[in-house]
Amino acid sequence: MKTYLVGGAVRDALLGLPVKDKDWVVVGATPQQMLDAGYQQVGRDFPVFLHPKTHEEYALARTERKSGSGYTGFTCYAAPDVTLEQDLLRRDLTVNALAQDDNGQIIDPYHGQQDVQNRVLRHVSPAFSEDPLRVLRVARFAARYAHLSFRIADETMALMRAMTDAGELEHLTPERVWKETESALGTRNPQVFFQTLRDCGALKVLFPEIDALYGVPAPAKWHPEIDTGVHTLMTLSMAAMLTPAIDVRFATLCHDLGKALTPKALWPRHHGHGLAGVKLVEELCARLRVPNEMRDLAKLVAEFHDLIHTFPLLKPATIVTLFDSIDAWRKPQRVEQLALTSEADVRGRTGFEACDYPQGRLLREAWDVAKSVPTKPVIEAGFKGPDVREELTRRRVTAVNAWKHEKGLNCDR
Ligand SMILES: Nc1ccn([C@@H]2O[C@H](COP(=O)(O)OP(=O)(O)OP(=O)(O)O)[C@@H](O)[C@H]2O)c(=O)n1
Repeated sequence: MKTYLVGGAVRDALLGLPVKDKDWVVVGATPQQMLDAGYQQVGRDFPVFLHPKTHEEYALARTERKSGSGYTGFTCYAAPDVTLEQDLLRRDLTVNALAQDDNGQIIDPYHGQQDVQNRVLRHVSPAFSEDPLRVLRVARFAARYAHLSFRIADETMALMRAMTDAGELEHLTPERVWKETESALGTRNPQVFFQTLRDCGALKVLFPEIDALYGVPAPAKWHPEIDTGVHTLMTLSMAAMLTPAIDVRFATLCHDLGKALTPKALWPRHHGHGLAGVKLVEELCARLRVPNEMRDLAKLVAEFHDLIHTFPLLKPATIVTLFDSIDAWRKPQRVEQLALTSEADVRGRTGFEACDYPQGRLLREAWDVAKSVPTKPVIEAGFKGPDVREELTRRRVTAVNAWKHEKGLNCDR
């Protein structure tokens, strides 16, 4: 029996990146030998074991062949005669098909080291196309390593396109699509994930609401990049620079979905696109089973991002109503989330990347003012039931009004 470190741990060590999880492959062993050595079996579909002490994953070397349609139709063969090379051959990318033995020696039958060096994501063999999830995985790796100048090999991109054209992505479950998407949203350059999906045709299948934004123009004066699809990925890129928060990044991605619904005759203007987009956000989130908190933020951002751009002009009553609408009293984090998404929207435009976003600061300041209005004196003054809320609102409006005057902000609108 021989064990080798495989997959991401070898790849990331070669890239000089921190290694998170260690996966091992075991050659020449039977499940019984593993159990006798104290390993605990966890794999249902194929033999994977947890090390008794480190709890790292040890998988018996195996081959896999697709036996049916969809993600589950695999026949897996794991036996002591499966070689390391055979196990590595079934893997997705050459950079993931590297193994390392106990002496630190790298086993590299598919030239993964060369691809690490040349920053290329390349599939190992035609068996790549047996697993449609790999289209998303490659897009995710492209996003994760974009800052290291990785690119996708032309032949791999062609294969991803062919898999998409053959309808393979329709077999993916929403959970798998969302899991890859969520983890892509957490990378340094999440826009590369969606751009890659667009490049191979997968965006139209998995995120038709985002794909529909391409070819939709916005006024050149405000959007020198013009195309709403391009703008959307620019805002996502900006959001990723502003915050690591995945919910904010996702909401930013969805903020302009409504622009795809504007009748062509009204282009390049998109009056009312915010509210129109809420339904599309809902549809996308229902299809991919996006967690409720994330969905709700994305809906609010779609609805209110334009209002926040006009923040200095808002009446105090409108500002307090905004805090009511986003339920900031119970979910105060939403104020910061909205400030960030709106900033990403404004700075996610060609030529506006470095601009200031005072509206975000004013939103935060106004919130501090409104939330500082105490409830106790309202109760002590004898207000009861729904009147408490009404009086609180009145006092909050008064406080925000005073703050606006102090700031010298126009209070006429
Ligand atoms: N659809 C998949 C999933 C996984 N793998 C292989 O299984 C290894 C482990 O998969 P996983 O843990 O998902 O990814 P890592 O490459 O380890 O990357 P990460 O750092 O994201 O965990 C991969 O390197 C790859 O060799 C594959 O070929 N095809």
